[in-house]
Amino acid sequence: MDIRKFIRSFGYAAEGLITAMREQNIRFHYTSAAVVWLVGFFTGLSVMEWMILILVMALVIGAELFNTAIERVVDLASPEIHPLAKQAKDIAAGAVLVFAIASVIIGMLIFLPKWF
Ligand SMILES: Nc1ncnc2c1ncn2[C@@H]1O[C@H](COP(=O)(O)OP(=O)(O)OP(=O)(O)O)[C@@H](O)[C@H]1O
Repeated sequence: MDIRKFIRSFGYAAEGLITAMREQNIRFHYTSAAVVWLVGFFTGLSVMEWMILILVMALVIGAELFNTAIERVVDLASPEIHPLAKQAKDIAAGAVLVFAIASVIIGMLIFLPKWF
């Protein structure tokens, strides 16, 4: 196994995360995740609840990163307006929405009984 190549690919992945930070939606998800961490810290959560929250946040951010990657590829492949380009972008955005809605519901199920 080529360790240097392996470490280099981590660098490329980090570069991707930094590049994606230019997207307003990604910044929104990063900020939301930070807020949830803070609220979770002050609310007091069990290990299982933390595990669920971390998984949910990673899924939403991961989905948004895939969405951003798909947007880039579509822009590259179809800089002109095309119905398939629209479908690809809107479906990818829809996938993020599904994860985001699920994450809000899971967050409410975890936090609301502790607050009220
Ligand atoms: N090449 C294209 N052909 C057809 N529709 C497109 C194309 N690019 C974007 N759209 C559509 O235009 C609408 C608005 O897109 P939006 O403002 O989010 O821009 P974007 O290119 O998708 O994203 P971003 O601004 O983050 O690059 C969406 O429904 C999107 O699918």
